[in-house]
Amino acid sequence: MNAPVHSHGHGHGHDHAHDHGHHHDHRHEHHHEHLSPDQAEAAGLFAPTDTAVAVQGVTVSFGVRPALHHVSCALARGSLTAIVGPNGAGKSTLLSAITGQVPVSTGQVRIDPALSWAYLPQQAQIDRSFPMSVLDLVLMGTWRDLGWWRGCAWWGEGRTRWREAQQRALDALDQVGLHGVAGRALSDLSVGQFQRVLFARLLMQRADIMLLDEPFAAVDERTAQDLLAVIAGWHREGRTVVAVLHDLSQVRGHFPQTLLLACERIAFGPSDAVLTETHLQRARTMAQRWVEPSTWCEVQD
Ligand SMILES: Nc1ncnc2c1ncn2[C@@H]1O[C@H](COP(=O)(O)OP(=O)(O)OP(=O)(O)O)[C@@H](O)[C@H]1O
Repeated sequence: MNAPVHSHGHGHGHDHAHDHGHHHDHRHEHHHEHLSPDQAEAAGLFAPTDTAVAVQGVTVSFGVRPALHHVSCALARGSLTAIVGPNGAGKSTLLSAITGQVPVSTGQVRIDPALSWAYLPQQAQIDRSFPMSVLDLVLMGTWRDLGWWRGCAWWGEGRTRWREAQQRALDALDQVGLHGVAGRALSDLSVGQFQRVLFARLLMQRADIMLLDEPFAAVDERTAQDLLAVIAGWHREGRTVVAVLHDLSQVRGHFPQTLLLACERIAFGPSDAVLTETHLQRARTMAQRWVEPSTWCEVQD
């Protein structure tokens, strides 16, 4: 586990480290049951055709205490959503439930099967000692397009495709503001540079849904601003973007919609309506409760 990148839509998570290049079809059919239109309506979700990701009544537990408790939200196609909440609120767990990396104990998740997705894990989860160049890592984002041509890069059609992919990778690095680092080893990059490289790789994947776990943790302000611009570009292109964030000013400034979590869903909707002092205080109170040993989320099964 812990290869340099942990992503690619498709498959049910687990160890993506060994998955790169094995996905010819990026479409994703989740293992959870589909929602019928009636169920979706009953749950107050958007019409299924508008919904890229539907989370309905999802509970995930590690041991006794639920990390997520009966959380529902429908992310419309083309929406740009921040997930915020105190430490341990279940934000990463929600992304893991959406990508199928953790099993849900109640409820269901549905990703529109017509849409592909890509997932960016927290940088802390990624082992950068993997001996690989920046260009190699970015190129991994194209493996599904290259298909078996990548195995015959030195002649005919294979060579043409490989060269095109390399050019696209260099363009992607330019787009994230990195020049002249293609040949560098991953281990030589700063945290901010490495995050730019991971975004370049996401650009290569061209997925319909982008799931980003704390993309700006530990990166410098300049990098965060540049990568926020990349996210805004995805939004303009009509992709569905979900990002776990901690900086509420970034959320207010760049994310129209917010899900505030504290194990339960505290609030979901337009960011200004969600990020009120009342809601934030409620989230903090919930968080204080779960550090006490034998406490539970408020809503019991
Ligand atoms: N694989 C796991 N095994 C056991 N417990 C886990 C696991 N993953 C998460 N947890 C627990 O589930 C709860 C929610 O964790 P999660 O990482 O989803 O929170 P978060 O909101 O992303 O927090 P942070 O802001 O600190 O990253 C925490 O109590 C955490 O300890």
